[in-house]
Amino acid sequence: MLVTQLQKAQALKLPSQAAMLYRESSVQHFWDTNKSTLVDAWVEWEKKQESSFLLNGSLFDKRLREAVTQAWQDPSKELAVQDLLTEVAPDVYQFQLFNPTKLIELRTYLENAWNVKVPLRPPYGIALNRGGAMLDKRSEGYLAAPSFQAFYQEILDIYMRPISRLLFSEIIGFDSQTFGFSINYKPTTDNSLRPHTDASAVTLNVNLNLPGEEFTGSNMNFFDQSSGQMIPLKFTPGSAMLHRGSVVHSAQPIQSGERTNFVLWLFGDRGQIPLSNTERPTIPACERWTKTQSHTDNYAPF
Ligand SMILES: O=C(O)CCC(=O)C(=O)O
Ligand SMILES: [Fe+2]
Repeated sequence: MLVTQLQKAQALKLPSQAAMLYRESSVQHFWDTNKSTLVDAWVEWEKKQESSFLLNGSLFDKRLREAVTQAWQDPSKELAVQDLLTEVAPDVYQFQLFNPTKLIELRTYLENAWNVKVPLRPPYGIALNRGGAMLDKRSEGYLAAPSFQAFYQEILDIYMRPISRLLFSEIIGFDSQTFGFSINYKPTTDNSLRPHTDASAVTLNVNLNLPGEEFTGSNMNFFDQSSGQMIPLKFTPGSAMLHRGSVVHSAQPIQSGERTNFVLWLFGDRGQIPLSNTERPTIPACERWTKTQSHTDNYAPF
């Protein structure tokens, strides 16, 4: 009987959580050996999906989408984008990235992807082996479904990079490469994250909770160097926090409910990030709203 790549992928036995957490060599071997089967399986899976779960531009907040579209056409209009971003802690900005009422489409898509039982690699390496999946094609066991990949790339290339350049111009030259993963906190599993910095030039953290999908606890804390205090911030559905990777941050324990987020990084070739004391240069708007020329390398931080 002919076995499809999807069936083959579904029959694979994922290495144990412990083996993944301790990065046993068998784990690397698992992802290396099955790489093309997994990519083929995701293509096959997506072909079978209902077209109603198409991921497209309508997922983005309407005001942001319009302002960003305008800025791509005419960079001198980028102030309309800036007006939608609020500095909530030093070098930390909050804004509405996704339309909360449309998030159900993305979540349903992701739910279907989890349920199909094609192995996905969880994001080990920061602290815990948290629920979630690698999203970037440079990562083993990533969510390789083509329409998801196009959507993921749109978030990074159309929204995240120019907005990051608008707020933190010193990252230009350190923003050619991408990285991403999803995370999920529950009181009973992974529920918090100790203070750390990210190995990124800039990090976009976006909440995917649906309206009414409440949680308590799980504030993000960002360190304010001038006061020496942590500033607590709460995610609402579809809201994003964009911060320099160098800002110390943590996630407080979740008390009830669940929190699901995408965490996306930009950094330079081979993982380079700006020196911590780099000045923020003034640059013309047209240098932000431009496609990067650089090729993608395969460097993945974890
Ligand atoms: O959303 C969060 O809890 C923050 C996650 C985070 O900082 C990280 O994964 O590096
Ligand atoms: Fe982080």
